[in-house]
Amino acid sequence: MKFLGLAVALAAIVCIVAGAAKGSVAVLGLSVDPTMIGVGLVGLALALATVRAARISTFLRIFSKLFAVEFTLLALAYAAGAYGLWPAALSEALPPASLCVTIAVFGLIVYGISFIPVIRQITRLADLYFDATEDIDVPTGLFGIRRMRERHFATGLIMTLVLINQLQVGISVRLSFFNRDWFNAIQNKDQAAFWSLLLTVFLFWAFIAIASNLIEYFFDAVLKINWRRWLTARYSGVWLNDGGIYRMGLIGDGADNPDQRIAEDVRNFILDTYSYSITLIQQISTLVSFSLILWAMPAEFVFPGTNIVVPGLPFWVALAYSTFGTWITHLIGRPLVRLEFAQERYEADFRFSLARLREYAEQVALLRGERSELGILGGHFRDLVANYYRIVKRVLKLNTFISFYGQISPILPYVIIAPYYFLDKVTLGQMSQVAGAFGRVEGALSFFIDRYRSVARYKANVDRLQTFSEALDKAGTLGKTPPHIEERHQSQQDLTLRDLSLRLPDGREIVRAPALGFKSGGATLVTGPSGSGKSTLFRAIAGIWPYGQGVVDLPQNARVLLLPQRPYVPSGTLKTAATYPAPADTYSDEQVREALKLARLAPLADRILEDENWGQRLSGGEQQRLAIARAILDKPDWLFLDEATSALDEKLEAEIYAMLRQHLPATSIVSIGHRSTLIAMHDWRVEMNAGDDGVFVPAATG
Ligand SMILES: Nc1ncnc2c1ncn2[C@@H]1O[C@H](COP(=O)(O)OP(=O)(O)OP(=O)(O)O)[C@@H](O)[C@H]1O
Repeated sequence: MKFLGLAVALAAIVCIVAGAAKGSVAVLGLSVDPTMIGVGLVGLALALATVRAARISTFLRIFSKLFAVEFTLLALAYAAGAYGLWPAALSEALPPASLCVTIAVFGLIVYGISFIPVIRQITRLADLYFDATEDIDVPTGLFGIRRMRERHFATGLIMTLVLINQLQVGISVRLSFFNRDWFNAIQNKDQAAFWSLLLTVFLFWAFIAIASNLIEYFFDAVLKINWRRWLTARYSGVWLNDGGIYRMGLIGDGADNPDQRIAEDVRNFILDTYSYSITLIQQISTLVSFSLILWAMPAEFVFPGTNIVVPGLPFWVALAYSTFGTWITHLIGRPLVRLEFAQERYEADFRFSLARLREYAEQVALLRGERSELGILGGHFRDLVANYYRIVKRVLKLNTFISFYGQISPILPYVIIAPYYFLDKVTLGQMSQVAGAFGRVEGALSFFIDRYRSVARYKANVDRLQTFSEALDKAGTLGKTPPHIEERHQSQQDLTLRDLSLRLPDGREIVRAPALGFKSGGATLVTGPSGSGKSTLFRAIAGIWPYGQGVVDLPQNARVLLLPQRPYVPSGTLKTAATYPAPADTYSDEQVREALKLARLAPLADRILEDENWGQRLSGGEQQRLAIARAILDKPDWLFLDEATSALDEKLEAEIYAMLRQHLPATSIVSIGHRSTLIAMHDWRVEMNAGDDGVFVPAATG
């Protein structure tokens, strides 16, 4: 950035020197060009901002760099024009001072907003992508597939889009001059100029405008979908990494509804960030460029009824008119920010109650709770509708104003300029150009009004993603930094716990195991009162419980499988469900059929290739036996059964245990269960005993 800052400073100094030498206004004995010196001074400010921009966010720095390069080139070209070095053939393309100033002001704005807390919050999220170091393959058409860093690809797209947007503003400025000349030709009844302007200037620029629109649409779509792909992959990757999905559930607050955050919030964040950055720049460019056109109108406007000349009268009128419009819009529209925010919440409540209902469909149907649920849903929807009407009422007021404002806008410039036109001080072309510029200014303003309304939604979205990002980071480190529960693989047969202390998320200790061993080659039954921490102990052994400290010594290369009370049944074929998490093709159909038969699910053995909602179709007991079939296929070294046969009758449970011990002779089994009949099926017992301090201590018993 230092080098860029230096380049900007040099270009600015060239302008100042040229302005001091080449002007026509006498100041302190020198004939200077104040506009040129002005460009130079703004450039110096930009140079400073560019150097300092090394410390701002990556996302904003892209814009900073672009504006610095643009200013340098434009200012040098502008100065070359002053020195007569600009080729006469390209005189039309000589950048005006207004363009240099606009670009410099953008650079300053980018630097300035980088200090605003909410912008920092947004750019922290955006930077995730614009700092991405992965490589991707980019199809480049003629040049084949190119491998490049994701962040370079993203930066390139952003820069291209900003350039296209600027080009589009440039085209509309150019067309506004065409408009002026064309109307002048009409006024002068100059037929040749009329046709020549239409067929050369208009056709050329209109074609470029159309092409740029199409290219913009394509790049815009590519940027948004790639950004979304990357952010979705990152969030779901961290979420589904090494127990993260479980730890996220333990964190609470910022981690709720990951589905909504990964699917909706990511998409909306990208769409809104795009429109609050690139589209906003385009609209501000339009506003500034056309305001400057109004300012530079080469006509002497005198204050009505006097001889006092008002420089840039149309500009002042547009400024006053726009300020008035924005201020009134702000006054009327302010409550909309709160209302839109509330609407988001009502929508989320409604969606959440629907999703919950789907989850508990069976329980609700069994309890005949449909009417009550309808009442609850209706209540949520009534809130949503009531707030919606409040928004409608407010928008009606706002629209009333905007409509009047919008109707007056096209007429006002004519009303202002007409007296001067009748006095022959301006041409018809100039009047038409002023009117066009007014329209542009007004169009940009309505964009701001629109953005203003959705700013609350955007902010809520950014907050949600930020808390989600933080929760993901927290879940990533939870239980990974000392003091923590450490898993070690030792050259021993038994599974032992050393100095293990398990805690709840609030820090309360619930289980303490100074030294406990689970013997290999047989079956151990863990018993104890409900809530004594048996499942938590299993989670710690499986390596997903993050609260506490101590060591779990696992035999070398031991494979551990833990079956909970409620098994997870993924969607897809029954074979997929039986082999989960291994891919279905890990085992042959015959192996899966055999495992199902052993797990006492013979009637399902012929349906393994059927695709059904098996999680809903199978009874609780069948689902538990499906999980047992998984164990038969997987043949783990250690099998932990956390009430994994609780839904079976005692006879079937005994058959399953006998089958497991017969077919998995090398597997050591550890079970949690409450039934006394289980004792006979195990070799050893571990009992959870409550200590004096209420902490449970597992200990081997007879
Ligand atoms: N994520 C959690 N947040 C807070 N408390 C938890 C959490 N998970 C478990 N607990 C608490 O830890 C204690 C032990 O729970 P755990 O499920 O390990 O007991 P258990 O002995 O397996 O019980 P049961 O025999 O009823 O299945 C309970 O009081 C439970 O409420």
